[in-house]
Amino acid sequence: MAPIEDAKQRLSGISRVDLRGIEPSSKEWEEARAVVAASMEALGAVLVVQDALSPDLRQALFGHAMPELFALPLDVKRSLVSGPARRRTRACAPGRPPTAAPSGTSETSSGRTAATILRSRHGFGVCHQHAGPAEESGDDGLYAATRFRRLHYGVSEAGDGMLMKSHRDPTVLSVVVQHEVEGLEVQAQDGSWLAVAPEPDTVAVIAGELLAVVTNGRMPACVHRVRAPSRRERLLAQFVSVPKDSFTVQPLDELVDADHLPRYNPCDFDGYVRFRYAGEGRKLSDPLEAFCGVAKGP
Ligand SMILES: O=C(O)CCC(=O)C(=O)O
Ligand SMILES: [Fe+2]
Repeated sequence: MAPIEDAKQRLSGISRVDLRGIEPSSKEWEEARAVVAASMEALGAVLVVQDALSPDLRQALFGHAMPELFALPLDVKRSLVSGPARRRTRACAPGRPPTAAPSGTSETSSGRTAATILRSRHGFGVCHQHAGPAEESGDDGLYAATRFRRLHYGVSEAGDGMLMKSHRDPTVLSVVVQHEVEGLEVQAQDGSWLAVAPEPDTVAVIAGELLAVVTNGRMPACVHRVRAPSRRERLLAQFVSVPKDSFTVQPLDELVDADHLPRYNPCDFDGYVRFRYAGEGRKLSDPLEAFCGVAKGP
């Protein structure tokens, strides 16, 4: 049995892969790639141990910058937000949204973690240059921009500590950095919920709906929710990958053949976000399928 198929069958939780000190193309890299691909195919999620956020940087971010930012009056926070970032911050917040600070496109080392994971599509024998014109690409060599979001959740009033109900993200990928207080839960294939503990060196990588489009359904969008039963305030940093400049996303040629017919038509991200949050898609349980799914035969 191929290593990925084998790993997929054995997968009952979210896999954890330690990328610290691993050189691309080494034996360890190949092993990590297989684990990432198997976990992403099974759950649309993988946990990555990395050292991009040093203890000092974490303290500066979660201990100083974010508390100061969220303490600003609402009108001041609003005035800091500019055009597209503002629209997207609102549009992307599913369920009951936490307070989101202004977001912006960012080129950071954690953003590069997202790129590393995207490149794990090599696990399918797909080369990253095919994702978009190389001369237009961002730091990650893909036709995607990384947005940096900071979120603050107040104490939940719900008895079960639910902060954000079950959803899929409409984006390509997000890298979630939880600070101290638990919350993120990922749905397993049997419908049970797997809690992702906040650990200093570990980030959760979550597939969004556009990754399902790009991989022609091979990597499903992760179903996740946010629940903090300990009822403490929660801070979170998130690096979100979205198509750059309204780039239209479609299944990669290498993942479409006679055995894997195209499952999605080309999908324009801005149009999809409008459909999903302000249009017909609001009422649907699977808006992606309605927006760009290839109709199954009669
Ligand atoms: O709070 C988290 O851990 C995840 C947030 C989330 O799922 C989202 O913003 O879409
Ligand atoms: Fe989400």
